[in-house]
Amino acid sequence: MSQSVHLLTPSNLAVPKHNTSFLSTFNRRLPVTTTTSTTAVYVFPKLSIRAASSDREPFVIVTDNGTSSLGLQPPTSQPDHALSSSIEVDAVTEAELRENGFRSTRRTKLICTIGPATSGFEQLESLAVGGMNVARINMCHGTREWHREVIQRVRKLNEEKGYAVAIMMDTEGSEIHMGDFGGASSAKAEDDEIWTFSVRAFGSTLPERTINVNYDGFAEDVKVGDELLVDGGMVRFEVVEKLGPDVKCRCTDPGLLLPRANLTFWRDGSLVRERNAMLPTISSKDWLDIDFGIAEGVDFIAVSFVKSAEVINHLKSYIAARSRDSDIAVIAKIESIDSLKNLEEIILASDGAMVARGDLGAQIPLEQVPAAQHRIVQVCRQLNKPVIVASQLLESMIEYPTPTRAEVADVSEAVRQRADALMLSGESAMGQFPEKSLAVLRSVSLRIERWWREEKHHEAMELPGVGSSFSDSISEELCISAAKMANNLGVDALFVYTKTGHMASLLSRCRPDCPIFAFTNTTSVRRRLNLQWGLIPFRVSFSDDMESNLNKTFSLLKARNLIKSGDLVIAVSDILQSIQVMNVP
Ligand SMILES: Nc1ncnc2c1ncn2[C@@H]1O[C@H](COP(=O)(O)OP(=O)(O)O)[C@@H](O)[C@H]1O
Ligand SMILES: C=C(OP(=O)(O)O)C(=O)O
Ligand SMILES: [K+]
Ligand SMILES: [Mg+2]
Repeated sequence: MSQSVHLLTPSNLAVPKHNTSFLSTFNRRLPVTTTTSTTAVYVFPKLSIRAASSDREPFVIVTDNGTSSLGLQPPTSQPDHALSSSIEVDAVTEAELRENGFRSTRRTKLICTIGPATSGFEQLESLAVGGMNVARINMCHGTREWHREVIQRVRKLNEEKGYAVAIMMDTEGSEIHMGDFGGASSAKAEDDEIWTFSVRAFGSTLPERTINVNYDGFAEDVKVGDELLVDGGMVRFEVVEKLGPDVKCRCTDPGLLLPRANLTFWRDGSLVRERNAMLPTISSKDWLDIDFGIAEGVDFIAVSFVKSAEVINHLKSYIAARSRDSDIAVIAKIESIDSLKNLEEIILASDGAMVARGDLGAQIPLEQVPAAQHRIVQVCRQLNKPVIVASQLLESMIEYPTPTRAEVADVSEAVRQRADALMLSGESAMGQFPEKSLAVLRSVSLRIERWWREEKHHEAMELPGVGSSFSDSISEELCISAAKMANNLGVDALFVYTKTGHMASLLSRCRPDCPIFAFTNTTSVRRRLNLQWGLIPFRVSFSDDMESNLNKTFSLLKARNLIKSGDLVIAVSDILQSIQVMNVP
């Protein structure tokens, strides 16, 4: 019934199949719920499902996917290691898996920025139902208290309603930006008006037509005649006079000024980067926000305006020293000229990257942004790091209930490039149609993914070795082969059993035609895998006996109608470095 390839290397030869201390400890400590010759499924209060089979070893499976009517939490009286036979399921993906068959599940992951339009519990729940995989909080706006409440609501949603939404904290960074407007939510700058940009502290009441600038060196760095761009050109000014801390500017392109909008200044057609280029990537306020993120246990920290790999390495060692599990992934935002210059080393150092097109488009000519996006997406895939395409994907939906055709084409292009994730910013943070925006991302992703899959438009990408050891190379070759076999044989799903998530990401990197069921044994790894293309993450405590793992996974998934007898599956594992091909019994 099952055909398999096992690669026997010194490392796996050293682990006897049925006699590891891991397995025996596991056997001794984990109680198995009542067993008969068939899989038994019990529904517990608090929406919990437990399943047990007749096989010898106990088995734990906890998934990220499912319906809210079924199984979430293990009974609270059970110690953590006794999760042995429970199955946790996230409402949305299970519904998607059942409705469309799991071959058609969405491969592209979706991120929503949470702002005033979406911070309530019910609004967050609507986004979770709509397919939000990651909630992003932007520390540029709002107070820590405000963000803490959002984090707590997301956590409550996950715990009580069975979602598995991960949290990404985005740092403010220390580029130049405007301050708030002392209460007003925006201000209109008209043609030819003279506005004052000042580094003075005004308190809460700003004089009329005055803008606070956060960077002390601003008045010294600009010159009369410089062009001042708000948000990459949404509003434009020309510097006409300097008066100590005040810079008088004439509005040349009128428009709406939004609080904390980014400012760049240009001289003779080039971006001016004077002393502000020396500003730290992570400001003292950012460090406090990072401490906050670590304390709140966020899953990802996205670092704004990264210039080099050094700052990423620095942050990663800080996190490792500060947080017990050191399981916060660091995402490098590529949004400056320096980050493009040092792209490969930055991505190598990071756990993922974001194509932050908003600021990137204010630093390089707009027509260069698509090529930069293409390159960043490619480099990330080559180096096996998840990549997010962000900003203005559905900008018009901040105000209108339907996207422009051009926006749909832009989303399609990111999906076609097979980016891991797409991100909403203003559309979900302060727009009028957050749920509709998410629905557009979801339906466009599904449609384009299916179209390219069915028409076999995807070209294979040459994937270089990324690991440093021989064992890493074996894992990479196994995943490349398994994905190729999966495509050639037209299998229904790839299964991967992985402790660190690495093997799952290696499979995701191959962008196979079928979905990837990723079984891992820690919650934090499971949440992280939420960001990666094509992965359906499950939490599971598995043994190193693949035969037994598979049998029990099949039983549990069949009991939930997630797979059925006859489905063709290829299973890969980083325990035995093996590939197995089999039909679900
Ligand atoms: N926590 C928040 N509180 C208030 N407004 C927010 C918050 N987060 C986002 N916003 C609003 O949503 C807009 C878009 O969000 P985002 O793209 O993350 O920020 P930015 O525009 O500063 O790059 C922001 O300009 C701001 O008006
Ligand atoms: C995502 C971005 O960063 P932020 O929204 O924090 O400016 C961007 O600039 O595109
Ligand atoms: K930010
Ligand atoms: Mg930015």
